[in-house]
Amino acid sequence: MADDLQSVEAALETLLDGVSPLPGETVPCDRAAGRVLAASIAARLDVPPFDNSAMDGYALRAEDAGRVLPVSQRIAAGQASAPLESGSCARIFTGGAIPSGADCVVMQERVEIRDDGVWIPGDIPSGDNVRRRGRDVRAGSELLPTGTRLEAAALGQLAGQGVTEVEVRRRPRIALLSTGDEVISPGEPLASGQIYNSNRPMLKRLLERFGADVVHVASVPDDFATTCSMLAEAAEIADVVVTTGGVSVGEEDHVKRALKQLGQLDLWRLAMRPGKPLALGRLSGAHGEARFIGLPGNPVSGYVGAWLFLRPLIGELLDCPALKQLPRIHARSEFATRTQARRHYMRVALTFDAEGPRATAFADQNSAVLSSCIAANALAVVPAYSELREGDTVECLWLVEA
Ligand SMILES: Nc1nc2c(c(=O)[nH]1)N[C@H]1C(S)=C(S)[C@@H](COP(=O)(O)OP(=O)(O)OC[C@H]3O[C@@H](n4cnc5c(N)ncnc54)[C@H](O)[C@@H]3O)O[C@H]1N2
Ligand code: MOO
Repeated sequence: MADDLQSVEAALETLLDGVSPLPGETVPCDRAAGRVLAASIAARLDVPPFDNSAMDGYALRAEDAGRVLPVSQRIAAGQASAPLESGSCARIFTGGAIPSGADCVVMQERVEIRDDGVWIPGDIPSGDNVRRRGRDVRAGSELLPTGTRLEAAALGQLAGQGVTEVEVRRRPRIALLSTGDEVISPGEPLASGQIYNSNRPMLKRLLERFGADVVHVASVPDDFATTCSMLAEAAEIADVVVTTGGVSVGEEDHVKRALKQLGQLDLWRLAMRPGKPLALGRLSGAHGEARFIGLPGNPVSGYVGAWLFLRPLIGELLDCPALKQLPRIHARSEFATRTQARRHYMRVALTFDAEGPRATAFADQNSAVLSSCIAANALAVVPAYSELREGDTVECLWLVEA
């Protein structure tokens, strides 16, 4: 690799090597949104639990169709039904229990009410408009596999089983440290040479979207001894320690030296743009080892680094397949570019029309220009030492949380 830069693949392998899923914990279902199942869940009920009507209408035996049938009972949703008297039909409503003996439902728009009953058309097949017991879920089958992120439909399925609590992975605990004497917090007055900390809220939000918990944030001054003590403190409480800034080559970049003193630096400097000085390592903490990711200070480098490295790391800790890899999409490039030694992860807006996906790049791809991330919903991956022309196909990583 040119200039001793490491590949993104090697960095991912190093980062994920030896990472095991966090333990499970039991939480109430109404607080489980976004959490990841730590064990698969077997269905304990058939859903629906009984044969029921898909329509408002009349339940009957299909063989009785094509004549006038007296109405022998009325079944609203939520009521128990009696066996259907022979040669009769039952008034029934959507969700009502099909009476035993009946095998089909005719919708009310198709019948005629007569003095002596209801005229039913002759072409009603057996099974019509009946939602069979267990059609959605069979008791004993796997309802949700381990590693499922509990989003809307999965939460609905759990409730459909009458389940009130689930075992989910503990959320990864993240410490987020911002280095740099020039970086101050919103609310403080901005002196000459200072900038506001945009990385912190940006990364906090991304980490939360990936399913982690940011348990500690701190600002680290450009001083070696303080960097060491603050990293040590973070490693005591976090599974993953993330820093921003201070990983390049300047005299004020203390993070790598502190990491070497407190743990180990596994890998540094990647053949990617943005994010070249990214550093990976480990720190020893109270509960064993904390993983360390040193993101470069430039906001776009942090943003891209979070999608490429923090998301899969959190995916491993949560053992959630959907988080481990970003979906890949081939798109028509609406731009032209050329790369040198570093693979370029360009911020693009993916749009979809009849011709297929198109990738439009933000004009300024500098790693300090966070505006490029606002409208970007994907990263176009332009290989090192390559030329991309408008109209070429480019591989894009879709920026979805899971
Ligand atoms: N001589 C060299 N200089 C630099 C190299 C190099 O290879 N040789 N690499 C450049 C690249 S590429 C990057 S990326 C940056 C990354 O440097 P650091 O990780 O050490 O980051 P800092 O120098 O601390 O900060 C870079 C930049 O980002 C601003 N920053 C920092 N933290 C925040 C924050 N929380 N919110 C908003 N902005 C932040 C900081 O003020 C700097 O402007 O190094 C290049 N230099
Ligand atoms: O890696 Mo730096 O992020 O190119 O600016």
